[in-house]
Amino acid sequence: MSDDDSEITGSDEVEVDGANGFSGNFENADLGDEESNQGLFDDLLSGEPIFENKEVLRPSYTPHELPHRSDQINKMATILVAALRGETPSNILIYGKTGTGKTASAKFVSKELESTSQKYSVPCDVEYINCEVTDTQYRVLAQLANKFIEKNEARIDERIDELQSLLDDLEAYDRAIDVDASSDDPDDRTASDPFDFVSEDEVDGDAETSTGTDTGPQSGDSPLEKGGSGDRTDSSSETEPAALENAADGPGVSGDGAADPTPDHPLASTPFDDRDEIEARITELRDDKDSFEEVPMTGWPTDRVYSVFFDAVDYDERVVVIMLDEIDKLVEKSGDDTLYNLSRMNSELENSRVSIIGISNDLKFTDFLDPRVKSSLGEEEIVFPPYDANQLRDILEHRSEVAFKGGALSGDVIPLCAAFAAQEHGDARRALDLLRTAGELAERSQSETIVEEHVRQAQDKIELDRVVEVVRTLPTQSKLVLFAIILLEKNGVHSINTGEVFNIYKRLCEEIDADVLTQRRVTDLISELDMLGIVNAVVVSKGRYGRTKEISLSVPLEETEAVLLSDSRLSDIDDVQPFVQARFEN
Ligand SMILES: Nc1ncnc2c1ncn2[C@@H]1O[C@H](COP(=O)(O)OP(=O)(O)OP(=O)(O)O)[C@@H](O)[C@H]1O
Repeated sequence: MSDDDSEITGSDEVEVDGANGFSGNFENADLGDEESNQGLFDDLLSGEPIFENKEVLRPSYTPHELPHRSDQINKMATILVAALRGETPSNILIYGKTGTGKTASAKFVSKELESTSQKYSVPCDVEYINCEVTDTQYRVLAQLANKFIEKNEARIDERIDELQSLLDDLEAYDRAIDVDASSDDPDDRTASDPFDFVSEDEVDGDAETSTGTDTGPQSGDSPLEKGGSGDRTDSSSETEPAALENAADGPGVSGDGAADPTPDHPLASTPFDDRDEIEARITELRDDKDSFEEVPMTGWPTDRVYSVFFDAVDYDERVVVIMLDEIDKLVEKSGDDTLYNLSRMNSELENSRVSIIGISNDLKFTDFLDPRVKSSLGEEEIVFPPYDANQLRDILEHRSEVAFKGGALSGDVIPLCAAFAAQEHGDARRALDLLRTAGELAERSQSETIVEEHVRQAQDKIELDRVVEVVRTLPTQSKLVLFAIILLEKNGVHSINTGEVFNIYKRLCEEIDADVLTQRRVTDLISELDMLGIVNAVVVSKGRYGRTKEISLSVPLEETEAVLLSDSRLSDIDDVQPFVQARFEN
């Protein structure tokens, strides 16, 4: 126990029995509720938590700082600044292996871009799409169309609000004139008169100055605001409002009664001449809003979706940046039509301009693109290299300052996490996962600090989770092949060959009524399992009997079997023992 702790527990004012204030508080809290609470969570709660803020270690957290990515971030900013000048930025392709900070950096830059565009009132919108989820042309266009319709509707609402308040200003202004015109007799003024504060002399004086000594009113001030301020009693004020200057004969209205807005008139710096024009514009905006039609997630012809998207983007003058994350998945699933359509849009848009940022793990995906799309999309390329162990250490140190309580990390934890993740192609996501999982394991074992052993356990756990996930998502045929290999291993068969796997596989298929693939196809599936790291298949020479594959399991048997049996189709296979006999029945 530290000196600090003994000070707390030793205090007369804190009546706690536990080793520290916390456990004491929990015990006290129990007393009042003993019957209904059996203390299931109390032990867990009483451990000193290791984390200060675990959320900052999760992938969903967007860091404010991205160490070792300033070159890439600056390059992106240099290209995208064109959008803030109202020009079309070049399209950008971002490459790099998984976990190298591509998405985090691109999102960081786009956030900055949008906030700067607001600061300088330059219309610029950034839209992010994850093509792993949204992986067809229809869905990409529909999602973009609906997002822009939403943005257009919000802007229309904003404009209608502005126009409504302009109408209000106009009404107030007109009312002020009426009141003023009818108050030639100063005794007629009422307490609510907006010009109540103006003395008789002032009005007279203003009437005199209205003949041409305009002292330069401040634009944007409405007559009512001035009336309400109550502090403008100095008749010699240099900034006397035009409304007052003209008060004697009716501001904004010349001698012959025609509209003659002074700079202070609410419509002075607007494109509108009168109330009718504003109302017509409001009606027009409402009609536009009613005409927008949200795109359903299926069912329309793609060209209709494209045209709704096109119109939605072109509704306003603006630069639009479309960020397509995992763009290779889109091309893999549905070809390059989407990219072709997006990259030729600029030649047809009248009001807006579109620029594309594509993000990919796969350096080769552009080989599958139409040459025109390839050259348009790859106008600028930015590469995100893998992090080395030192860089990962920096990244982890930055995050751990916020994530953990002081003293929760022993000195070798961050270097070890960084070293493990650096072995795996310099993946910052993996490094952060390791650190978080190590923290969780330490917390679960009620340890006060995270030590090297927790990192090693975390590494095993993450690896097992990965295997479980890969096996769970295998197609049924691959699961059957894998199950056959597991059954053979379980029954002590070593040096399993393809023929043995095929025989068991065939029986399993019959048992669950699945199609039986050819042996050649099953050999391909074994190679795929090998590439996924689930089995190890080595080709061995059998002398004059030719060559054969020797297959063994590379993942923990029991866990993998459990995952396979959690598939409802495979769980129908109840008695696995007889299948192994099939090995001997060729
Ligand atoms: N330089 C960095 N500083 C801090 N955190 C980082 C840095 N680079 C990456 N990260 C973090 O690592 C995780 C993975 O980053 P990100 O999603 O940007 O990778 P990615 O390159 O887009 O990977 P993928 O291709 O798999 O989507 C995120 O939690 C991110 O916050």
